Amino acid sequence: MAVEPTLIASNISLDINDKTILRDISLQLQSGRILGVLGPNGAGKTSLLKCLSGQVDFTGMLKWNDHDVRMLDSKSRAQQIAVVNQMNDNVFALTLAQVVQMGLLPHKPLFSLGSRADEEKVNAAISSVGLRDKRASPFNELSGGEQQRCLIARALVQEAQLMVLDEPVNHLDVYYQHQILQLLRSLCHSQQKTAVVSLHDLNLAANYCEYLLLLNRGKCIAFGETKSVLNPSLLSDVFRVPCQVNQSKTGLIQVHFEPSFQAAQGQSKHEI
Ligand SMILES: Nc1ncnc2c1ncn2[C@@H]1O[C@H](COP(=O)(O)OP(=O)(O)OP(=O)(O)O)[C@@H](O)[C@H]1O
Repeated sequence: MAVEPTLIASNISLDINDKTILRDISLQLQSGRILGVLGPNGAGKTSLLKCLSGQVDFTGMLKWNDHDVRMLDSKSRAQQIAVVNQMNDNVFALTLAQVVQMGLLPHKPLFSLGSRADEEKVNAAISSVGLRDKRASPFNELSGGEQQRCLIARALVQEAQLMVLDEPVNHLDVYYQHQILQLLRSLCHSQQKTAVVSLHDLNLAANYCEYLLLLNRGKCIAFGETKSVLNPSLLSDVFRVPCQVNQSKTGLIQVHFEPSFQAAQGQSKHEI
């Protein structure tokens, strides 16, 4: 039986100061799936994620579970959509645990005290991103990667069904890149959550996302199941570096870029 999509975007366009940032982006995603948004610097990934999470106004249609995201009030939106934006200069004068606790706010009446169950949720989220020993550390004394994991823990506590994460593995070492994407994948599969993540690492995108959307200069170049989007000639064109896509015997997809200057360097070494 075909499963109805829960996230439907149709002809999303975004203009800022007479400049077109996104043009006619359409996509559909079922619950339980991860969509990876790919593209070179300035392609429009962050802008698209901001549209999909209702953070900016745009033209076109966007429905989440049959609701127009722009019609949701801020509390309902926060109950349904958790956002992890790219790190910015915002430094909170709070401890890690307090930042994570903020994820509970959309579900609480104003000024209500935290319950035992809330504390357990916060602790579980902190443990799941491997930061138990930093619980009491001030946010602004955490490393870039720890801050990123803290913000992901806050999004987990929010318990939203749609998670929109802008470069969630930026700043993370290899272990935590895999750990965070594995965690997202298991949340999507076990709790039927839907995730949209922008990624620069095509190998991570290839192996953790079921769907990909490739953007370039604000336009959708390809959208669909991961393997169909990972077309070497398409990727070579968009990223302007020759590309190969292989699959190992174990099913691991490997996207390999070989810049022409490397080939030239190899050749000159040979000549020496
Ligand atoms: N507030 C803004 N005002 C003017 N231009 C903007 C604004 N926000 C984004 N842009 C422009 O929109 C384009 C897309 O930016 P966006 O941040 O969405 O790209 P991106 O794909 O996320 O890039 P990166 O990989 O470098 O993070 C860029 O050319 C950027 O300069």
